[in-house]
Amino acid sequence: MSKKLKTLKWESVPMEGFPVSMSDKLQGFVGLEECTEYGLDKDGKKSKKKKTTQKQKSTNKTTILQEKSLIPNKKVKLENGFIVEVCDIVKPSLTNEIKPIENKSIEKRKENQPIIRKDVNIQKIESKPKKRKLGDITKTCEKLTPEDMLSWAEFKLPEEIINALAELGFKKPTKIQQLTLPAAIHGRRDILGAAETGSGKTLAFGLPILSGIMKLKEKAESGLNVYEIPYKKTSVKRKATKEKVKIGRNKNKKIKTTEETSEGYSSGDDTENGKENKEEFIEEIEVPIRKKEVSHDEGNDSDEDYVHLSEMLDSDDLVETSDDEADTGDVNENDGEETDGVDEVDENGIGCVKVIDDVEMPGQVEVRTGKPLYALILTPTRELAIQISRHLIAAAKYTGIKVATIVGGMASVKQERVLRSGPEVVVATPGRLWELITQGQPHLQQLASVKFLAIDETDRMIERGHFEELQPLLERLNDDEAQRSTRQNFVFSATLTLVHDLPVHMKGKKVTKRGKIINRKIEKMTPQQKIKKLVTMIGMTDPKVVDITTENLGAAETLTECRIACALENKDSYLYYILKRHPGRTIVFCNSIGSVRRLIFGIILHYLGSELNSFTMYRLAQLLTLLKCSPLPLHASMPQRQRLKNLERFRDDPHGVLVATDVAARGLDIPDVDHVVHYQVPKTAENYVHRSGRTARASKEGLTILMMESSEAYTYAKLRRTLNKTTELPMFPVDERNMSSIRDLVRLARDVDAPRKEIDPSIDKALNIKKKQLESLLSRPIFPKGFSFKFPTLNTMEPEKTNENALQVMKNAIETGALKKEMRKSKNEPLLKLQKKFKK
Ligand SMILES: Nc1ncnc2c1ncn2[C@@H]1O[C@H](COP(=O)(O)OP(=O)(O)OP(=O)(O)O)[C@@H](O)[C@H]1O
Repeated sequence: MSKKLKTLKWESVPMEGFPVSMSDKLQGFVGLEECTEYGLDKDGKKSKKKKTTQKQKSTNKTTILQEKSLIPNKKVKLENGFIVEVCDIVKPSLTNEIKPIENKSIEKRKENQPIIRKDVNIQKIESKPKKRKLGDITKTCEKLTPEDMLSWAEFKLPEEIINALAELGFKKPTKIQQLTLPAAIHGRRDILGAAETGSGKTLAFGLPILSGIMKLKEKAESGLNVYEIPYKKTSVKRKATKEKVKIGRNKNKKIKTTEETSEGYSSGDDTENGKENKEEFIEEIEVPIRKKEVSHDEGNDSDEDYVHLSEMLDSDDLVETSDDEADTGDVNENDGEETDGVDEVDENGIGCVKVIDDVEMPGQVEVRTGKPLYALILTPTRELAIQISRHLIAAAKYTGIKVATIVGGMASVKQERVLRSGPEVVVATPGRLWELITQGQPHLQQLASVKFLAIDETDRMIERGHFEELQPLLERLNDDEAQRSTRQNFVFSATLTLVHDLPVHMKGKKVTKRGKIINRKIEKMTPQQKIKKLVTMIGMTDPKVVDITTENLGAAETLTECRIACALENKDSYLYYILKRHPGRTIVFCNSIGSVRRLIFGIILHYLGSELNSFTMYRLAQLLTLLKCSPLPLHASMPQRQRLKNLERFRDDPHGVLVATDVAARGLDIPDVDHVVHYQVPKTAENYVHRSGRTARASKEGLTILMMESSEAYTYAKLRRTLNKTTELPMFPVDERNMSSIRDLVRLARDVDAPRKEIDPSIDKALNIKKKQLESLLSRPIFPKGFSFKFPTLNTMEPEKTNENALQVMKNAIETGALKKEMRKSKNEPLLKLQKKFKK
C-alpha cells in the first residue's frame, strides 16, 4: 500500500457470507477494509463519520434488528451468499444485460446523463436476473438514436419495428436485407434469397412479414374482412425489363446485365449499382371494401392468456414427450447420400404419411376463427424454429404481434393452448404442425388463407425422403388457387443455388435384374433448374431471386478453412490436441449417430477388439469427458429438454465443446463460436457450408477444421469439386512434437472407457490402475513447462505458446505458406523461362 493510502483512515467491513467462491487466487484473503476518511473536505469527513458510526452498529446483528429505524439502506442477500446494502435510488445491476428504456425517456434524457430510477424495491432486486433463452439476440451496447437508424428509412418499416431494431443495436440492414426488403415490402413480391451463412436472412423475411401483418391488421381494424384482403396482387404491374438470371459464382463475373428473362433471377447487385428502379414495385394494393364477418367462436378465445411457447420451453413445467414422440437422429443408411442426423423423423411413424392416410382430412372446409393466421414459417429443426421465433419476437416487441412455436419433442397440449389464443405467426417444424392440423386444431385450419409463407433452409426441407409432411402441407397451402396466388412466399438458404454431384449409385451405367446394362440418363441439375423446381413446389409466382453467395458458395467470407489429414485411429488425438492447445467455443460435428457408431467401432476393433453395439456418438462425448474436455452432446435422439439445456450451456461457456450431429448444422445462431471441427468429412457440400457457418457469423471471423483420413479422400474430393475449390484446403499446423504423448493419453482414456462383457476382478484391478494413471496424467499440464520423464517430447513446447489462438495460427501459416510459394516461384523463374523456351 502506498504511503499516501496508509495515512487515510481504514475500517474493517463486517461480512456475512463470502462474496466469491474460494479459488486458488483468493487463498490468503482474510477480510475487507473500507476507507472511511479520505481527508477531502470537512463536510465529507462529517458524513463519513456518521456512516462509520452506523457501520459499527451494524456489526452486531441483534442491535440491527432492534434499531431498525437507524439503518438507512436495506440488506439483500445475493445468490452467491454475499450480503450487500442497497440504497433506494439506484438499482444495482446483477447482469450485463441492457435494460430496455422507454422511448420517451430516451428522447428526454440528455447524453451521458445517468438514469436514476426511484421505483426500485427490494423485491425487484431480489428477483433473479432474467435468464437468457436460446435464440435471444445478443444486444450490442451501442445506444442508437433515430438518426442512427436512417439506413432503414427507405424500407418504410413501421416505427414500432424500427424502435425494436434500434434496441437490438441493428443500425443498418445487412446486404441480403438491403437487397430483398424493397421488393418484399414495396413490391410485395415472392423472394428467393441465397446469401452466406450468418448474414441476417431471418430478418430478411421476418421484417416484411411483420410489417405486412401490421398493414393487414390496420385494415382489419378499420372494419374490413381480413380473410378477403389479398396481400399480394396476382397481376403485378412491373416494368418490362426484368432482372437477369445470374448466379454469383465468381465475384468478378457477378455483374448485373440488363438482358430480359422470364425468371426474374437477379445476382442481387442491382441495388448496389444504383439500378434498382422503384417503378418495378407496385403501389399500395387496392383492398376490396367488405364488412368484417363475425367469427363463429370469437368470444371463446378472447380471454385466453397468451404464452409464448419458446418461453414455456424454459419453464419448469416443460413436459417432455414420451419415446413415441421423440425424434430419431438416424436416417435410413441405405437412403442415398444423405446420412446426417435429421429432425422430425418419428420412430413410430406419428406425423408420417402412413398415419396421415388414416385420418379424416378436415382440409376442404374453410375455417375462420376470427383470429387469422397470417404467417407460417417452416424450419427443418426444433432449435431453429425456437430461434427464429425469438428473433421475430424481438423485432415484433412493440407491434403486439404474437408468435407461436410448434415443434416436436414436447407436449402438444400446451401448443394447442397457445394456438387457441390465435397467434398471428406460427413458426413450426413440419412433423408436429401436420399432426396438429390433422387433429383438426382450429387455428391451423386457416392454413390455406395465410398471407405469408416462409421456408427457411428450403433446400434441406424439400430433400427427398425427409419431411414427408411437407408435401401434404404444401398441397393444403396451395389448395385454393386464389389464396395461393395472393400469398407472399419467402424461400431462403445459404445453399439455395448449390448443386452437389449425383450420388454414385445414380451415375453411369446400371445393370438391371436381367443382366441388361443401361445408361442412366439422370443428369446433375443446374442451379436454375433447382430454383425452378423450388418455385413450382412451393407455388411461388414470379419471385425475385437474389443470390449473393460469393465464390465461397454460401460460406462466409470471414471464414478461414483448413484441414488435418491423419490416420483414422489418430483422429481423437488430433481432436484432443485442438481442444486443449487452442481452447475456445468449439463445435465438433459428426456425420450421424450411426456413422459415429461405425467409426468408433473401427477404432475399438483396432485397439480392443470389443463390440460396437452400444458405442454411439455419446461415446465420443464420453471419451472427451474422460479427457476432461467437458463435451456437451447434441443429437436428435436426445430428449428435447436436454438438447436445449446443452445448447444454452454451450452458449454460456467461452470454452464450451459441443459434440453434435448435423441436427445442429443449419441456422443455429450461437454468438462467438470460435471453431467448427468436422470430425468426419461431411457427405454433402451443403452440410460442409452450413456446419462451417456456425462460426464466422455476422461479419465476425471464425475457423473451420476438416479432419480427414484416407477412406474419406473420395468424399473430400467430391466436396472440393462441388465447392469449386481448385486447390487443397491448407493444412492446420500441428506441433507434432506433442502428438506421441497425446496419443498415449488418448489411448489410456479409451482403455478406461472400453465396454466390458463380463465382470472379472483381475480386469477390474488393471482398469483401476489405468484410471489412476489417467487421473494423474490429466492433473498435470498437458503442455508442461518443466521436464517430465513421462512426456519427454512435451518439453519442447514453449509455455507461452500453449494457448495460441487457432485462427491466428492458421492465418500465419497461410501467409508463410504463400510467401514460401512466392519465393520458390521467383527462385525457379529462370528455370521456368528456359522450360517455356524449349517448349516453343
Ligand atoms: N441488420 C442487422 N444488423 C446487425 N446484426 C444483424 C442484423 N440482422 C441480423 N443480425 C444478426 O446476425 C446474426 C445472423 O443472423 P441470422 O441468424 O438471420 O443469419 P442467417 O443468414 O439466417 O444464417 P444461416 O444461414 O446460418 O441460417 C444474428 O445474430 C442476427 O441477430
